[in-house]
Amino acid sequence: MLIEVKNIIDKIKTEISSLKEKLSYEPKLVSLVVEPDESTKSYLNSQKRNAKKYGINLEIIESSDLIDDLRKYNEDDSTDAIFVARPLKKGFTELDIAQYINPEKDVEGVSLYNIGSMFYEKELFVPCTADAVVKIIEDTTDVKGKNIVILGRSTTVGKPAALMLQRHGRDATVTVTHTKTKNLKEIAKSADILVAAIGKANFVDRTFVRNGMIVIDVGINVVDGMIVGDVDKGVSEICQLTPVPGGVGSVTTAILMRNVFRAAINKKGDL
Ligand SMILES: NC(=O)C1=CN([C@@H]2O[C@H](COP(=O)(O)OP(=O)(O)OC[C@H]3O[C@@H](n4cnc5c(N)ncnc54)[C@H](OP(=O)(O)O)[C@@H]3O)[C@@H](O)[C@H]2O)C=CC1
Ligand SMILES: Nc1nc(=O)c2c([nH]1)NC[C@@H]1CN(c3ccc(C(=O)N[C@@H](CCC(=O)O)C(=O)O)cc3)C=[N+]21
Repeated sequence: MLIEVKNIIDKIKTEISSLKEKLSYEPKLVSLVVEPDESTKSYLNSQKRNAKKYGINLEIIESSDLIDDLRKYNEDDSTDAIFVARPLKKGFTELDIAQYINPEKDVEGVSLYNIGSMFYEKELFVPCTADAVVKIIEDTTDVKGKNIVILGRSTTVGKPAALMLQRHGRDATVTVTHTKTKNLKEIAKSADILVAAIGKANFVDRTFVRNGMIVIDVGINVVDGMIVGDVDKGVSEICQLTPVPGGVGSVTTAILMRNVFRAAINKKGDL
């Protein structure tokens, strides 16, 4: 069966409407793009559609000098929020972004300040996809004490999701796996909840799961022009599975939009 994310998105929409009432202008989001791959283009499509829907002034900029652009938009008072799309060009690392981006405009929660706050269980801005994964799991089941296996340890998804799920008050037991993990299928099968964030189309099939598991498919892979997840759709015959598209991706974008309003209001000191 497929996990419905509509009520999560409706909750975020309601939050955005109340935030909007505190703003007298369209907040501005600058999305810096370096080396867009298909999944990045899919995200930018989603950002364009949602920015129009929610009333955000979105500027997508091909960045030739990322650090220069970060400095420029950090200081530009008309810019409320900054997003830097991955993948990055050779020579730039995620640590560069973490160090240079203004934490108050860092609506993806990737800055040293926001990541550090999350580490100490104070979630200001957190990576939107990890936030989406947590929200979907919390909406689907009680997290406390559950065994959660995460496939992938990226800074955007795997690592922050693991930290957030084991936070006091959520209290999951989290196993993070990667390319060097041995017996991956056995570990995956031992989970109550499996999060797939590896970037390999249909990689997770029924040999990775047991009846009744909750499977969160973060994957956004473009195969023959179609968006497919990291999890084979056949898994939904025996598990609860988030759809791709229409699952984690759509919640991620809604959260990013909400964070833009939060950043603009923070700037005014109203939050
Ligand atoms: N829906 C959404 O909102 C979002 C979707 N995505 C999608 O999620 C997927 C993952 O993205 P992202 O986290 O940025 O990816 P990265 O490429 O940054 O990380 C992939 C992770 O998966 C691990 N991995 C790769 N292959 C295997 C394997 N065979 N077995 C176990 N682990 C493996 C890697 O391990 P190692 O560290 O050892 O290399 C790495 O940790 C992509 O499809 C991306 O498009 C990303 C962001 C948001
Ligand atoms: N710094 C950074 N953070 C990211 O979170 C990030 C990134 N870089 N680079 C690219 C990947 C990919 N990604 C997607 C998120 C949502 C959709 C999304 O909303 N997809 C819609 C369909 C969108 C469409 O119609 O094309 C859906 O799944 O329903 C897609 C892709 C975020 N990424």
